[in-house]
Amino acid sequence: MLSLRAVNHYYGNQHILWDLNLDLAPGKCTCVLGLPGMGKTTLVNCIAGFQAIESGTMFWQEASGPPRDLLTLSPPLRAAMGIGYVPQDKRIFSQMTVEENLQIAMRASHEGNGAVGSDIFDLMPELYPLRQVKGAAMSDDDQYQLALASALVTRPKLLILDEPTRGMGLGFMHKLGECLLRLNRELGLTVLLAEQHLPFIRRVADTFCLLHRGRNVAQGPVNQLDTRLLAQFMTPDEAP
Ligand SMILES: Nc1ncnc2c1ncn2[C@@H]1O[C@H](COP(=O)(O)OP(=O)(O)OP(=O)(O)O)[C@@H](O)[C@H]1O
Repeated sequence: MLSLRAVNHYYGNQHILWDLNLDLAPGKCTCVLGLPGMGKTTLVNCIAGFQAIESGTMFWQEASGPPRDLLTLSPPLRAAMGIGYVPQDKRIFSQMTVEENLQIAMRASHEGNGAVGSDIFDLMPELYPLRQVKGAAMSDDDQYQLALASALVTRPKLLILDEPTRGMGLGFMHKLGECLLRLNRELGLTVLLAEQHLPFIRRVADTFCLLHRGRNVAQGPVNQLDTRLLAQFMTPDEAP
């Protein structure tokens, strides 16, 4: 569905992503993991189009069509093509209600007639009683659910989540895990997760891509994330 080859990214003269290759298979959940500062957010921002890459290629391909060069598309065009993104800072309209937020997301993506489908509330029932509540008045957990719902009402083909569990409690992680498993395994949505919470990764991801100082140092099925790799690259004091 998405193929990155030899992607390099710089902030000024600081080389952040180094010759990065990544393949996302349709219907699978892939986790980009790594310690803080290793380049996870930069990578997902490059895919969503919010950061430009210095060199490399990014191609999008659906079963029914020819490959499309993502680098020629702006962030709104990438979103319209099917890339849904929930960044770390959530980006909801805090002075608008849940329903207004969802309607704006749908209109921006030209999806439907502005009526929020019941499937969103079926997936996230806790949002239903909050339909008339403003974003600012909601808990962090509910704000995240709203940001996720705003991405889902656009009917993405690829859903990208940047560190959804950061600062969240176990109850939230459990709920989000259930929701992602349903989206991915029951509804076939392709998911790209930038994350570092290992129990969450093991629960929801099929494959991993381990970043260390902007390089992809290991990848494979999530059950190959073994103690050697974790000791080498996920232990702050021991990472080389
Ligand atoms: N806007 C920026 N300008 C300059 N350097 C940046 C900028 N954003 C990130 N960096 C640097 O790029 C590197 C990768 O950061 P990035 O946020 O992509 O890592 P991360 O793995 O997502 O970390 P975290 O888990 O803390 O979010 C870090 O060294 C960071 O300091």
